[in-house]
Amino acid sequence: MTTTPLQNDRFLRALARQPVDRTPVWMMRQAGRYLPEYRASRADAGSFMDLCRNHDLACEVTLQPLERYPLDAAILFSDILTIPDAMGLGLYFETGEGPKFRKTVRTSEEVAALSVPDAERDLDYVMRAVSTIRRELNGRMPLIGFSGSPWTLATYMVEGGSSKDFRHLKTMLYDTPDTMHQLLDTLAHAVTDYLNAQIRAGAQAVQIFDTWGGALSTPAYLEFSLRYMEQIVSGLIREHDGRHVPVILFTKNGGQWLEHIACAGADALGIDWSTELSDARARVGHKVALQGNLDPNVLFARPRLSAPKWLGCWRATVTALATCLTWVTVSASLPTPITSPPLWRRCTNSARSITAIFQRTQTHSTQEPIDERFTRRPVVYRSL
Ligand SMILES: Cc1c2[nH]c(c1CCC(=O)O)Cc1[nH]c(c(CCC(=O)O)c1C)Cc1[nH]c(c(CCC(=O)O)c1C)Cc1[nH]c(c(C)c1CCC(=O)O)C2
Repeated sequence: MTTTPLQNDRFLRALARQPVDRTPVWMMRQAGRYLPEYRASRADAGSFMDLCRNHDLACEVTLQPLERYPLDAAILFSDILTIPDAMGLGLYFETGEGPKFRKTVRTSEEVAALSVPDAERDLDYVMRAVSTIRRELNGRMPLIGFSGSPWTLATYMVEGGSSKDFRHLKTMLYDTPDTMHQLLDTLAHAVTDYLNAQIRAGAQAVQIFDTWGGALSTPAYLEFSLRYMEQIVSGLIREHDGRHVPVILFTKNGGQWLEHIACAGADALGIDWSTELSDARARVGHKVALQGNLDPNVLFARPRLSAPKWLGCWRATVTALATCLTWVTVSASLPTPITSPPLWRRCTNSARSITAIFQRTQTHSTQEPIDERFTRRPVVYRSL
């Protein structure tokens, strides 16, 4: 891959804890069902997985939010469950019910029968999407690649889909910990190979989503989740195309373990809204960059209600020497599917809130140069 100079490197600078002119922004699920153009592409593809498997359409939907919002990074359009799918478990999505697998993995025989997919061959559609997106971005901003953590992938593989109490998984953990370790070790190898293939294909930063690590006790988190993320981080390519490739670890509801997570070798930690940025900074020192902390539901509030919360984040960010990256998880808050007028209105309100947040932030951070992208009202809001 030839290196095109980056026109916007705020995100990578923040991850390297270098000064930035303003806090970079990207959103989890920045491409998704809240966008009418996403729903049109998904309809063209046929299903969510068909959309992921078509590299041109996956590229198209990755770029869609960048046309609407002043974002500082693109995130690969794919899913964390592509690895278990490539292991032969048969991923499918049932409307309104989330992901499901045709086969589950619950016994030591089933765990032993799993093999690590060849990322370049079995997940070639992901790598093709990464290189297509990089080509189309043409240096506009960096591209984030991602994977689920071994623990989080295991929750879906053992339970066969989403779960409230992780009964089968936790039974395996307490009853046959060796089988659990064998499964997690296989997954850690698979995730390492998968992320390295994404980096070789052009991902400029990678994030590991440990969505369900927070469901564990402290000793179990350290033994069954963090340990395997650490193993992955130590096996990742950290230098590619003449640039450092930063790694971000995010354990949802993992605020109590930040000191431990900060020692896992990653460049940055994602935190959710239950942890204050200033507390997080005080606890991890300057070992890592921080991103996140905004409750996605703030986007449903009227702009003047949203602004103070955002400003709180902003002040903490500035105090933290502009080394924090704002990552807004909108996924959980997006209504599905968006068809009825009230839902449309909520969506429009979210969009307005985003604009207002940006404008207020700009107004109140007087040292910052005014960025005209934040003061202009994007055309898209008028058409919504
Ligand atoms: C747990 C998890 C999954 N997927 C993911 C996680 C970890 C993050 C988190 O904590 O939420 C990560 C993910 N999923 C998706 C992305 C794409 C990149 C982006 O953020 O824009 C990313 C980074 C697309 C997607 N992944 C999914 C969609 C919705 C598909 C559709 O209906 O069009 C998208 C855009 C499907 C998915 N995939 C998954 C679930 C639970 C669901 C169903 C959720 C729902 O129905 O809203 C598994």
